Amino acid sequence: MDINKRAKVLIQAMPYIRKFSGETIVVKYGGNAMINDKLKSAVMSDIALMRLVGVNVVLVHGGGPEINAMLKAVGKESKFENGMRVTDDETIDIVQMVLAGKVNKNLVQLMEKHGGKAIGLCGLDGNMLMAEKLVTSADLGYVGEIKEVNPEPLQNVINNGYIPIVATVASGYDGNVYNVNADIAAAHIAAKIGAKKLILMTDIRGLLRDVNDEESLISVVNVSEVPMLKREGIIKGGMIPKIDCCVEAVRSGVSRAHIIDGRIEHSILIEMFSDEGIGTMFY
Ligand SMILES: Nc1ncnc2c1ncn2[C@@H]1O[C@H](COP(=O)(O)OP(=O)(O)O)[C@@H](O)[C@H]1O
Ligand SMILES: CC(=O)N[C@@H](CCC(=O)OP(=O)(O)O)C(=O)O
Repeated sequence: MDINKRAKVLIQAMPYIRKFSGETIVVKYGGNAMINDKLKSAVMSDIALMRLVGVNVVLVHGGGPEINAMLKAVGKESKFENGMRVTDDETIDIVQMVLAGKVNKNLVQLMEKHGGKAIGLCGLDGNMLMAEKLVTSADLGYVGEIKEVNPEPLQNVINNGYIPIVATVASGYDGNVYNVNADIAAAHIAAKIGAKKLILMTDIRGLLRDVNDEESLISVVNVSEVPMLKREGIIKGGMIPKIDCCVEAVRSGVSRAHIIDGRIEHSILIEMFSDEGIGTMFY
């Protein structure tokens, strides 16, 4: 890139830095977007940069594929109902070990490597995520429905200059540990802490009019259009909970929710600090 273009990129970022500095942004990093170490490093480095320019980031992570791999290693099959993992008592132990142990601590270490100061937490720490058993037509075992978010641990960590990295196992009022979908947890956290934006990073460009055509991206959605998009059959499968999370976050006061492509290096920076935007934005 020539020197003028480089300067333009920085100048273009200025109004966005001014707008978001001092604000809180919740980023959900999905397991399918953690496809390789180079990408993971790029995401951690982007978040470290955001913190440096004064944006308070809460990073909520998934890890579905890592849980599947560990279940397979111990000879257990992964089962899902409507996108939720059927979580029996052996599985909840593995979910806790993989999310709050392996994935969370690896991301913390990687963030530190990129100069960001990070503290790893899960929903059990300081009773941050309180849940009840999710009741659906199928019995999903230890899958929780979040009833309460206690933002104090996050605020303490942020106020002390750290980036909180959150694994989404929750504490049950009944004393059990519950498994919570990471998109849903991120939306609840964003609403509770008054985040300016919720960014869901996944492994597709965004909401597509035709799921098999990456060129059919819908860039902007007013949340009132969502019921119609569902009736038309455009929103389906794994997209349904993601879109519901975006709608819920926006309706709870988060100004913008975005679904962006975690396969593109530095997609968060493009979304946050350029005129271009990327993925699908809900308002
Ligand atoms: N209209 C649509 N546009 C984009 N993706 C869609 C659409 N309908 C269904 N999907 C599916 O939703 C998936 C994303 O959800 P999911 O796999 O649960 O993501 P993650 O693991 O990142 O949480 C896409 O990979 C795609 O297969
Ligand atoms: C209840 C439920 O399904 N929980 C998820 C939690 C992890 C997650 O959401 O990870 P991704 O974002 O990578 O899909 C699971 O067990 O896979």
